[in-house]
Amino acid sequence: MSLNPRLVKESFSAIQPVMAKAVAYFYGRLFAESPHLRSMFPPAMDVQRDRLFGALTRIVWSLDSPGSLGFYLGQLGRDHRKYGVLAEHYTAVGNALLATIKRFAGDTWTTEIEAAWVAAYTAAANLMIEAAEADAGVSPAWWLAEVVDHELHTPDIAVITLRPGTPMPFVAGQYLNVQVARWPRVWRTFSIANAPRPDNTIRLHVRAVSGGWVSTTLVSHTRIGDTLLLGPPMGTMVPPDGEEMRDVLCVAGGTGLAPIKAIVEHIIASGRRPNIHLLVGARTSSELYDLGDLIRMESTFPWLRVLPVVSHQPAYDGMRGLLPDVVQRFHSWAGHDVYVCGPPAMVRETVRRLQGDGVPPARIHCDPVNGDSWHDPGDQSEIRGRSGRTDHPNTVESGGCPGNVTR
Ligand SMILES: NC(=O)C1=CN([C@@H]2O[C@H](COP(=O)(O)OP(=O)(O)OC[C@H]3O[C@@H](n4cnc5c(N)ncnc54)[C@H](O)[C@@H]3O)[C@@H](O)[C@H]2O)C=CC1
Repeated sequence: MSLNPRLVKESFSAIQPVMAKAVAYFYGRLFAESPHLRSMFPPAMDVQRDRLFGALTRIVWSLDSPGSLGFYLGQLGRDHRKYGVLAEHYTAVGNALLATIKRFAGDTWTTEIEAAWVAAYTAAANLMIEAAEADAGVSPAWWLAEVVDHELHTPDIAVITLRPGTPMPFVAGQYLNVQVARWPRVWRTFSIANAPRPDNTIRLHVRAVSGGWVSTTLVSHTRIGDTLLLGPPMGTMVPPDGEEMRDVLCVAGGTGLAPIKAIVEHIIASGRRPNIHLLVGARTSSELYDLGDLIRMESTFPWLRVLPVVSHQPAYDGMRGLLPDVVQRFHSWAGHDVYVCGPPAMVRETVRRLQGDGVPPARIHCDPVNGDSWHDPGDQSEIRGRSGRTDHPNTVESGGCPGNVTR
């Protein structure tokens, strides 16, 4: 059985227009054939459907890039340990997936396409299973963490400090899934907003989005002393570990500041002295929720320049505009390493402009936005973001960080 990425991609493209129906059918079929699996999923399945779609899309389009796909599947396999997923569950999922693709492909289905899907699924499942089994010997499936600080920076943005019960290794720039006691089996993704610390604490920047179960709980109903669960750290937007370090441009939109701040902390702690420009964007000046801390960092590290940018407040007495536009007002960034994080549309446009400006894709770092990344979408309103935008990562595998997504 050999991989045939072309056949898998073609058949997947053909069912993409009806993907919402296909994913609903998939779960219906999975739970009808394996009812015992239902208890592993949250009561409301809408976010779960989007996550599956996002992950599947990423896997299919990365089939030609075994290196990055293997890395992604390894992380996914380790992360699935927190659900209690076992090797035998992959068979049930594979059967339901194959039946779904076959049904929605209709007349276009052939034995060759079936063989291509079986080969691709088997390879992907094996990578996830192997990674999970290897991880089981060395790392917990999840961490219990205590809330040791909770600061409300705006009425809907909190900076929360957590202390995991046992040390949780991670790299600056990574993200993890969080579950609160109030919403069992509902996991939402947040970035770690600091570099590793000697006391093992981590910080999250959380915006409560209307209707968002986990984000609202974290911002408004969480107190010091509460406990929550953390999945393993994941993600590839991490600082380089080699000797070479160029000057750095960081572009952070809203709470997308979290992993960017971790990366800046990491660079400062590394003892290197690159010039760092940090463009930190918000809609209004009152939403520049962490500016005080950033200015403190700037005063202790003279090579850091923090540049606040406000987009929706005409009377603001500082730099105004949308981040992708503002990025272009400066000299060329072509010689820089660049880190970008924030709303998906902002990330996409910033990356596009920077590439147009001559920054090589390999030097532009952002986690590809997809169904398994970012950020507490508790329901559809949360998925669309505060302004009802429909540009949530779950729907934009075509966007995100082009440097990382392979087609
Ligand atoms: N909380 C976390 O740990 C993390 C959050 N994120 C993502 O960061 C985003 C933050 O959302 P909010 O704080 O509500 O940001 P926001 O909607 O308040 O926007 C923040 C900044 O991005 C700019 N912006 C927004 N949409 C834009 C567009 N279409 N084109 C150009 N610029 C645009 C705004 O002008 C502003 O400067 C979310 O999408 C979240 O998923 C990403 C990583 C980590």
